[in-house]
Amino acid sequence: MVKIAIFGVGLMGGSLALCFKGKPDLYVVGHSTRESSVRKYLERGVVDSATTSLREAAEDADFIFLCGPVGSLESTLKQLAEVKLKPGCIITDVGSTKSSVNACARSLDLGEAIFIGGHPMAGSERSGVEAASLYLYENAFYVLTPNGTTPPEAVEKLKELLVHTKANIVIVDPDEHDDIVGAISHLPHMIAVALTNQVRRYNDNNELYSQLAAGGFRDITRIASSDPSMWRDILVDNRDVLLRLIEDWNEGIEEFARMLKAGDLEGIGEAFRTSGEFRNSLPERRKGVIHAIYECYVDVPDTPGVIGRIATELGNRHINLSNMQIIESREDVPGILRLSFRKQDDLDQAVIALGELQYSVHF
Ligand SMILES: NC(=O)c1ccc[n+]([C@@H]2O[C@H](COP(=O)([O-])OP(=O)(O)OC[C@H]3O[C@@H](n4cnc5c(N)ncnc54)[C@H](O)[C@@H]3O)[C@@H](O)[C@H]2O)c1
Ligand SMILES: O=C(O)C(=O)C[C@]1(C(=O)O)C=C[C@@H](O)C=C1
Repeated sequence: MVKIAIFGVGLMGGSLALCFKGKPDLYVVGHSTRESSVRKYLERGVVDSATTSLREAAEDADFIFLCGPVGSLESTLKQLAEVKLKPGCIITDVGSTKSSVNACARSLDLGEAIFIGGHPMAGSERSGVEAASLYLYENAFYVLTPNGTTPPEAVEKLKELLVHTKANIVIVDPDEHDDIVGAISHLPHMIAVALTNQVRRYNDNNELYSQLAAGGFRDITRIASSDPSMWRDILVDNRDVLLRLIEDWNEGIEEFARMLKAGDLEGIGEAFRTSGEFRNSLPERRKGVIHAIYECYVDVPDTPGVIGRIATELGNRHINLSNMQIIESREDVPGILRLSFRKQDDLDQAVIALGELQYSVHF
């Protein structure tokens, strides 16, 4: 039996646990320092067993996944260095930054255990085991950051286990990872939060701001609802990269200000053209390299029960809907419903069904 210990069974750890649990020869143990969390993991059935004892979870584990906040990783690694781990045990993490955790692991004597940094490029603004999903990692990129001293067979062993996540594994240098992920994930989170707070301040004096906020504002600010303590840790850990990126961001915004002052229609148009070209070249139906979501938009009349009817019709046809969201600008006008699916096939079938039901569908 291969024993997998998961430290911190939240959104990421719980989703990993769901991918491994019940698979032949795999046994999943969850760890939390809190008794109440251990009970929750067991009640929700995401792990085979759970414990508050770090030693009990770790000592005969073949794989250890550190799935706590970035700020907890070094301390957990140090505690693991005090335990006699199984020879060949692979310790990995899912933290959103990679340089500091790699440096910490290299500075510790982990015996015959091997550390390989990891970062699945999938997630959401939700957190906790309640948000965990068997499908979170499907089709997502999953970064591993071994270094020159990591035995290649250990990387292969971890990759073999991660097959259960259905993610695409990519090997990236830790510093390069932090530069790239700083730009495509950490900076966007800061921008979303700053923008949301800017509008929140205007809204304090005039609630029309939030009432009129439609698709554009909602799309760009979804991640402003992310977990504050998780993001504090990430941003502070990647501080140097982010300070550089903020300088570049300020330059981009300054350039807009310059073009507006000069009435530079061509320059503004060119900025939208180049951004549109790049945005449209991102892998089809994926949010960046984040997670595979297949989506369509449906015009819905403002009549009672219409949303329930659409959900029921799709359910009757065994089409699996993963999410539905109403995007409306005013209460009294027809709205738009965003339907999300995990599989292309479900989306295709939904489009056919909605067409038959005379709904207008857009992408
Ligand atoms: N949420 C995302 O979109 C996302 C995506 C990729 C990677 N990550 C990374 O994954 C990790 C976990 O994020 P999540 O979204 O699953 O968060 P989460 O809040 O859902 O889960 C975190 C888990 O860690 C435990 N925990 C909290 N404080 C701890 C501590 N001091 N020591 C040990 N465990 C502790 C919590 O009890 C919980 O089980 C973070 O390092 C984050 O940077 C998150
Ligand atoms: O989709 C989201 O909500 C996320 O925030 C996921 C996201 C990101 O894309 O920024 C967040 C943090 C990660 O480390 C990786 C992925």
